[in-house]
Amino acid sequence: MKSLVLGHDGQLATALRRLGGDTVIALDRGAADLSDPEACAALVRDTRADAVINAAAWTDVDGAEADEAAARVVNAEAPAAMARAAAERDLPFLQVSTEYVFDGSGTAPWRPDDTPAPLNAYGRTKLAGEEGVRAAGGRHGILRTSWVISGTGRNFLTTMLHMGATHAGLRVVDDQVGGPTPAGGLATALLTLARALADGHDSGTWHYAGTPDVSWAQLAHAIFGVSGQGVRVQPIPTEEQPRPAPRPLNSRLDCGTLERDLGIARPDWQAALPDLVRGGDGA
Ligand SMILES: NC(=O)C1=CN([C@@H]2O[C@H](COP(=O)(O)OP(=O)(O)OC[C@H]3O[C@@H](n4cnc5c(N)ncnc54)[C@H](OP(=O)(O)O)[C@@H]3O)[C@@H](O)[C@H]2O)C=CC1
Ligand SMILES: Cc1cn([C@H]2C[C@H](O)[C@@H](COP(=O)(O)OP(=O)(O)O[C@H]3O[C@@H](C)C(=O)[C@@H](O)[C@H]3O)O2)c(=O)[nH]c1=O
Repeated sequence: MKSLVLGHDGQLATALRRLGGDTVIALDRGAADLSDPEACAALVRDTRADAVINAAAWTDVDGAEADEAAARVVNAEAPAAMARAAAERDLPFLQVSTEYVFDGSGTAPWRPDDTPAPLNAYGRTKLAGEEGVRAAGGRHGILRTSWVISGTGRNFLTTMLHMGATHAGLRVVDDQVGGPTPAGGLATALLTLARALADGHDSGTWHYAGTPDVSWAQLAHAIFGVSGQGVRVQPIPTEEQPRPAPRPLNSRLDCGTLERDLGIARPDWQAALPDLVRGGDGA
């Protein structure tokens, strides 16, 4: 089975290419620019692949605050147009979404049927993307994930390793809690979900995140434990790290339905950490 993947060099697309090998046809921004939804839909209409996985997105959370309209084209209008094209061809369409669609209240892990209420522009555009994919009416899977990390690309883990090279200590927020998710595990889950949808599994929305849930400060501490950089992590509250976009405090995802429906368990990010720190994708 072949999958058309939107995205090429992001964390997830890179892992999909590595794990999928020649079953994955990955398109970079030059080949498929999500700022042009109709051009992307035409590529889906013409594909010879058996499923479409959208691994590209506007992921600059603070940048989306400054230009929500442009982020909305990429994160909402393009996935909706591609999902409509996939529906015309009866191809499964997989969209990756985020726990930032929730408002982060309470401490209970968010379930797929909980009511979204995004706090920031990125979350609003990603939620609109989910709604557009569902409204397209074709076979689809929406997989919400959180805190994606990989040994390459731009993410919290590579940022910590980079900053750790020049800082003896770092101040890191300790009151936002979530499940760090190795990109390789996410790619494996998506390929499994694509196969299941192609084989007739019902459409749906599922959650997939690494275990155990921790704060960003705890994650940073674990990274430096493995890297051996000896960086001191000072835990701080969110208000001491002001950013343009508000972040949810509770990013925990309840991933039970994915395990029950498809046998896909949460990945253990601590076990994956040595591979991630060495530059791998954790799968
Ligand atoms: N990163 C995270 O922590 C989380 C990510 N997600 C979701 O997971 C998915 C994968 O994200 P991830 O791999 O981590 O993200 P990355 O930031 O690593 O990669 C994003 C990719 O999207 C591409 N892209 C951005 N804008 C466009 C555009 N206009 N046209 C074509 N391609 C574009 C980028 O291309 P280029 O290389 O050219 O810049 C980049 O390759 C996304 O849907 C994201 O919303 C969900 C939860 C957490
Ligand atoms: C670099 C740094 C970050 N932080 C904090 C800021 C923030 O609250 C947290 C993580 O920083 P980031 O910039 O990686 O966070 P952010 O870009 O908000 O990460 C999010 O990305 C999008 C795409 C998602 O979908 C989410 O699941 C989530 O992973 O760590 C510190 O406290 N100290 C530091 O030195």
